[in-house]
Amino acid sequence: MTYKLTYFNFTALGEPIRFLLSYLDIDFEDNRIEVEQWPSVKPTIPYGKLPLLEIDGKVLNQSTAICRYLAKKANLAGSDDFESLLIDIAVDNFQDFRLNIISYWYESNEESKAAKYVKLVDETIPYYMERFENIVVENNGYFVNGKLSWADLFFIGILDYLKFRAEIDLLNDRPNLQALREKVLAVPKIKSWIEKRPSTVDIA
Ligand SMILES: N[C@@H](CCC(=O)N[C@@H](CS)C(=O)NCC(=O)O)C(=O)O
Repeated sequence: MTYKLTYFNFTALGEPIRFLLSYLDIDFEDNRIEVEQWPSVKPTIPYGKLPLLEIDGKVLNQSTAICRYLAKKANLAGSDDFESLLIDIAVDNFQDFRLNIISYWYESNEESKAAKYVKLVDETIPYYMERFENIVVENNGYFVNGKLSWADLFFIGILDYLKFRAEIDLLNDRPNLQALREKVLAVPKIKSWIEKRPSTVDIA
């Protein structure tokens, strides 16, 4: 089977997919679109947004659904329906958190952007990060049921980009999330991906 991932030259929503493909030891084409190319590419793709994964030429969008599909192949999607539900909930919470940060970043009115940043740093980030830290404490060092799942790979995959956009260290004073990050980055297939992935502005 052939796998082609198309995303921007960032980690962000592309990285959880790259982590999962690497974890599965799947050889994939890592197609990176530069910002200048984007206006001409956007009208050619199904819903005008990236990432896209092409499997044997079949064009697939929506990063969460793609990750869930790959996670099932990797046995990282929960051992029963309830565990899968807990993983899905964790990932949707990460997506809500991401959207808060993105909403600040894409605000075009400078005054509103400054106000959004204050709220983001003083309220939203502590609100979410405290909860994420506590969930990892309650679940013995992982997001769900004390074992590695795609929720862990998803969170650590998007973390650098969120930190880059929020311009603060999200893991400061979050020792359990820091430990989770170390564990995920030490997974051999993830480690070798990190060693060979291209350097981009969000991880430089
Ligand atoms: N729900 C979609 C969201 C995709 C999304 O928002 N992609 C952004 C980049 S992270 C994008 O393509 N933005 C460019 C645009 O909308 O023109 C997913 O999870 O894949």
